[in-house]
Amino acid sequence: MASARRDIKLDTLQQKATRRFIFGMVVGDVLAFALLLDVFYLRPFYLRPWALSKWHIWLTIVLVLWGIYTHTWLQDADCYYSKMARHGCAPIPSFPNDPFGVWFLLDAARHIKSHTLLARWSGLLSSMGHTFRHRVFPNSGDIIETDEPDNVRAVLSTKFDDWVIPQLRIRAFIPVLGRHSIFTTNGDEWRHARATLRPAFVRDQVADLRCLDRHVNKLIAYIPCDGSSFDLQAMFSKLTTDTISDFMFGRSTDMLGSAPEDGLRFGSCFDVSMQKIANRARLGWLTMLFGDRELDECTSFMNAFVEKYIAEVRNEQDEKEKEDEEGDGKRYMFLNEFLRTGEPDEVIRDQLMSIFTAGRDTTTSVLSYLFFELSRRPDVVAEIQREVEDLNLVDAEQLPTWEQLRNMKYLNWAIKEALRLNPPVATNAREAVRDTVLPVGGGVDGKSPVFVTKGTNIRYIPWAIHRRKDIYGDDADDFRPGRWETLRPTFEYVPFNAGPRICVGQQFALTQIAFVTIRLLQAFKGIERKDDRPPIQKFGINTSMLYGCWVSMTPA
Ligand code: HEM
Repeated sequence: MASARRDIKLDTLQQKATRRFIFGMVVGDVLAFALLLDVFYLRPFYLRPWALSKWHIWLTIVLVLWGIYTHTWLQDADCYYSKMARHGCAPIPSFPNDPFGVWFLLDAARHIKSHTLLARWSGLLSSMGHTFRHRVFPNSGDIIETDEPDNVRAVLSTKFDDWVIPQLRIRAFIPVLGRHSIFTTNGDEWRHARATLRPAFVRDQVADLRCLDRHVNKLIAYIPCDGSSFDLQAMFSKLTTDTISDFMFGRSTDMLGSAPEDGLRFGSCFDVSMQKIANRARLGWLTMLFGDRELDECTSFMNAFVEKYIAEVRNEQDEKEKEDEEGDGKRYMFLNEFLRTGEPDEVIRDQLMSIFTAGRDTTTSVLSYLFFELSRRPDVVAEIQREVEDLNLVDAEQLPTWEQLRNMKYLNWAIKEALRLNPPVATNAREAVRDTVLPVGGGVDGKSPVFVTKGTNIRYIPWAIHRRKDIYGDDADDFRPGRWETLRPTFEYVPFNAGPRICVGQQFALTQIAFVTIRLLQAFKGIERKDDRPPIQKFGINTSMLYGCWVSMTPA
């Protein structure tokens, strides 16, 4: 790959080429107009009009259209460079020799196939100076790639109003999440969605450990005690499906128990839909031109499934209100609270689908990666087990409290480290709604600001930021929970995003991950790895472990 220095020179050359092109086009336009004059005004003086060839006329029309098009294009370029200079910005490297984004697309497709896309993009970023731009065929606009924490800060926080969720992602997600979802809205509609969802995640609800415990006990009963190997990732996926459905509807899908037929179908439809919308978001509008029957069938089944729950809970609520007014002694249930907001059923359905999407695979991903590392690191297991012992829980019936979970220093470091090396939302994107400036990435040294025109997409890559050796040290790729003793990163660590759109389920997820880890390490004294393949991360909407997490566990 070309060095950053060479790419920046390419960019400067491009400016020179633009100037030369302007000259060429001006000459071209003059010629075209001369031709026009010749055809329509001069020739009739000495030729009969019917003697003009059709070819002559068509050529003239094409030339004029070409002239108008290039004029507009060059004006845009000229305007871009003058605005860039006015803001004190410098050019950024571009993916070499790829004006239409064909090579970038092919390169990405090749690395998606070999499950090396994240490593490839991370490599490109470090070789091209941490911020570069490119195109992806057939989309016309520029995409900026970055793993600069300062740029992430601008996009997510200090210049939040300049950036929105990209239209491409919204169009890809709508078939599954609906048009009212917190993930498919911007501006006031998003603000409203967030304000409605936010109260559901206050601490008391987040810390319903009794509910969590019921599901973890089922997981423990599921784990073979005879030392045979099994895929923990598959089990964590069932666990999170059960816990998130219980949190939302007050009824679990019971994947770890006697899952009903429709619950199983919901799970498989959900998996199919997630993979399909990930591909749509990545491949762009081409995929959206064609219908997808499987996706349509899956989404209508899932909508009916969720609507059935909404109707059931609404009926129960009505009856309860007829019988008595209290209902306070009942366990918290997200849907109960949400129905009280008076939102239409369609909106409630879209938000429930969003919570399910946001909460299931992300948590599964972190738990699976954490246990993958634990199966290779008895020293880390021993350290966490020491902390669990220090809790002085009398027996398996006594649950740790929320405060105890928060205070388990080493366990929380291990979780942070798992989120650093495997952020489930490995890449994220935004679209500029007005001309704006990124603080760094321009110029030969990459320290100058970068001018960004309205409509440009930016992709920031937490996976790459979290592995930068100049931030986390030479051992950035190693799982070392102890590094968190002194680390206090801000935008160098963004597994949950940051700023006004930070993940609302962060505490819910962290509580769940910590609780499950404690319970499993109480019930089992050892975790042995049963697979020597590397932890390759498969990249859908969220990351997952390509080969699963194969382990065996020894009961305590
Ligand atoms: C370890 C687990 C999790 C990770 C790493 C994670 C990460 C993220 C990230 C990166 C975003 C920002 C998406 C964007 O703006 O493009 C986000 C948003 C969100 N997350 Fe999470 N999440 C996790 C778990 C959860 C859970 C368990 C829930 C709910 C039960 C949840 C609910 C949400 C919601 C509703 C948003 C949208 C916030 C908004 O746009 O205002 N997340 N999450």
